[in-house]
Amino acid sequence: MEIIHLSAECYPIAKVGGLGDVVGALPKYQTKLGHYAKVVMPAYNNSFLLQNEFEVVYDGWGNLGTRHFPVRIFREKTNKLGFDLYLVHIAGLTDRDKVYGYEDDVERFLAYQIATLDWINQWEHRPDVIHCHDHHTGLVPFMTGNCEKYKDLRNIPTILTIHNAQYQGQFGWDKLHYLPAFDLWRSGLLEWKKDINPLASAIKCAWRVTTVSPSYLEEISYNANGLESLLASERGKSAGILNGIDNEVWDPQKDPMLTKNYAIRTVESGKKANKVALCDVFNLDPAKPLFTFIGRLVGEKGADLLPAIFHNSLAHSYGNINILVLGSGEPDVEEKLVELKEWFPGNYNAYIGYNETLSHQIYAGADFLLMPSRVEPCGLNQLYALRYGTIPIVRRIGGLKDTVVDIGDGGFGICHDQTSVEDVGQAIGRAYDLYQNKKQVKEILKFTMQLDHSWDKAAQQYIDLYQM
Ligand SMILES: Nc1ncnc2c1ncn2[C@@H]1O[C@H](COP(=O)(O)OP(=O)(O)O[C@H]2O[C@H](CO)[C@@H](O)[C@H](O)[C@H]2O)[C@@H](O)[C@H]1O
Repeated sequence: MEIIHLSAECYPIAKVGGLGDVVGALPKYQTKLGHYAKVVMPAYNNSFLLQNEFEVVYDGWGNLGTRHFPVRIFREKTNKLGFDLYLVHIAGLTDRDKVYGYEDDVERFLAYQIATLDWINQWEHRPDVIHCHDHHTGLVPFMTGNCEKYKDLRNIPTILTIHNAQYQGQFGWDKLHYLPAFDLWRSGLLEWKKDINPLASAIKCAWRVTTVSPSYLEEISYNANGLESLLASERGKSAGILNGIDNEVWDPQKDPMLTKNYAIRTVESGKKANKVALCDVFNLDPAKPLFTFIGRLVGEKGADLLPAIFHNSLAHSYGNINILVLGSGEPDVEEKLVELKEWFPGNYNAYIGYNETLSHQIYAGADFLLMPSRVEPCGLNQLYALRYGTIPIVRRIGGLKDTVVDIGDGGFGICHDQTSVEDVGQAIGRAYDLYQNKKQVKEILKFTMQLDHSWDKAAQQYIDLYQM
């Protein structure tokens, strides 16, 4: 099959969070299964375009209403990612330093979607499926199904994968004229709660909708930032497919970012070497258990509670634990996490910002990874932690519920029910007790490191879904 993945992120070209990881891996595994998977994404101002070999495959003009823009599409020539990569360059719109966060994000991502469809529209053949990821590509199913200009694309099946229903990309009707012409009586397909809502539109118009874990599919019927009733009514065409991880990128035996590589057999010495190096950089004591949090510092991840959770645990443990945070997000959370450094020097540290290398080093060097999420459609951090021999401490929600089993139930992680200071504090206490039992910890790590969360299975599940 020929599969076109459309996404705002794709690792290693541009990654803000888990979306990038998924779109950087799934097409590779689909290619390994014998399919022809392509990724078409915006061309940002980043080093990937400059440092790799590209050829121009399309030069044209696109429109956002009366505004014209030049479009140039580049193809990466060497297939170094294991799939075909296309970058859509729109001068003045896609070529920014960051992926998101600009006032004209609506225009930027709409121009990218229109330019991509204009290009596909003039191919001599049709792809077998267009797979859209999140709201930045959410108007594609509407446009292929309804815009006169794209009537030849009407029979191409479209799939929407919802990585996170919290973000929907809504904008006002004053921007309706940006879309290529369609019969106005169809505009209800764009609308949700009085706005044009790209995620809602994709849920209505895509041939199939997927979520990134089975539990999240259940949960969005009652918790989806306003889309609950729509998701419930479109349930018949929806499926929950659990994300995998790219075992080639996330492999403690080969990961070039680690201080020392290790396998299941050498997990104790390997993790110790990584922990010592990490503690050295962050002024922590490697003899004590190291707890960590890696991620976006936003409410859905429970990040607003982290300062209080850390303060309590550090104060109650009388200096017997270490905590290291890596993340960025809401400024007041960042500020409080930085302030804590003054309270607990030698036991606590935080790196505010995005640092891919450091994240790998922390998965390898930490003992426990905290994920007190309020919402977690799948979560990849816990899967990386399991593969690197770090015990996850997670709230029983979404994909966390589907992938982590509590030690009390014969499992390998620590689970708690609520995103609350008390629940997470208790979970840290349980982890501290577990840490004292070296034999049990070693058995757990040997078990988790051999768990198979690779993309092989899920890549095939998507293929099966495209063919249904
Ligand atoms: N400051 C930082 N420095 C370095 N690396 C950092 C970082 N902050 C985060 N990361 C990395 O970003 C990724 C985060 O992935 P997640 O799946 O946990 O979250 P996210 O909420 O972005 O994704 C959404 O999409 C994914 C994919 O479907 C779902 O798993 C998830 O539940 C959903 O919310 C991991 O690779 C993590 O290591």
